Amino acid sequence: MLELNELSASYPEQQLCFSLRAAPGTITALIGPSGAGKSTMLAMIGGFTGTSSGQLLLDGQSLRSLEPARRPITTLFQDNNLFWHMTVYQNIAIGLHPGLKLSTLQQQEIIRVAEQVGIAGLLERKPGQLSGGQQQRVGLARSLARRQPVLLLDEPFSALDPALRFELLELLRTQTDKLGLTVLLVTHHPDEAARVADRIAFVYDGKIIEQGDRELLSAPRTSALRNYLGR
Ligand SMILES: Nc1ncnc2c1ncn2[C@@H]1O[C@H](COP(=O)(O)OP(=O)(O)OP(=O)(O)O)[C@@H](O)[C@H]1O
Repeated sequence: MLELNELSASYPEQQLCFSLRAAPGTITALIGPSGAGKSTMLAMIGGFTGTSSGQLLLDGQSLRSLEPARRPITTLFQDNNLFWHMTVYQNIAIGLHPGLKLSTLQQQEIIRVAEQVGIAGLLERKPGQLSGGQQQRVGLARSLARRQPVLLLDEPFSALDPALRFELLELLRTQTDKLGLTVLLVTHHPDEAARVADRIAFVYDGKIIEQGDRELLSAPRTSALRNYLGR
């Protein structure tokens, strides 16, 4: 279980304070207006931005004092950070070892993950020879190959056509179930949240002001969420 208990950060213009529980095998969609704090929340969990108080626990263990690289967490952004001079295989491998020195087991893992995300035939290509959707598959493959229990996704598929976006979200859903991942997904598309998420958290002015299952979208309790949804 991933737990945020009043995990806080403060900036001159904005106070952020988040409380959330997310179970393994679930996708929690983070929705909310621009500037509400969704990306900063992921950065606080990943350790890329400092926190001032509160708890961040995974299965009861505190992560707050750990360096980002030591946290059992993988983050995937819209800009998927692929290296253009490397092959797809190497781009996935670098998620496992920065020097690309892999054990036989890890090499097999790359093939397995590439098969799962439908890029097994592309391993020798370079990202410049791939479509946008294929590039995002490589980013997802790298994230999955790292085999960390927590996966943070900051709008990774939002630049893609709807059909492709939903295909990758379905893939994410399958892998979340199969690997028991705890996934937090920032999205600007409530329809994405409705389609793949188990839980939805509405972030507003640095806090989660409503959370629940998908019903939240059909029965918003606050006027802020109603306004956000355009109701
Ligand atoms: N490093 C920082 N320095 C100063 N203020 C910051 C910093 N990081 C975040 N903030 C504050 O937190 C607010 C939330 O920004 P954030 O990018 O997390 O929102 P968001 O909900 O992800 O928005 P969007 O949907 O547009 O990406 C910002 O408006 C800013 O005031």
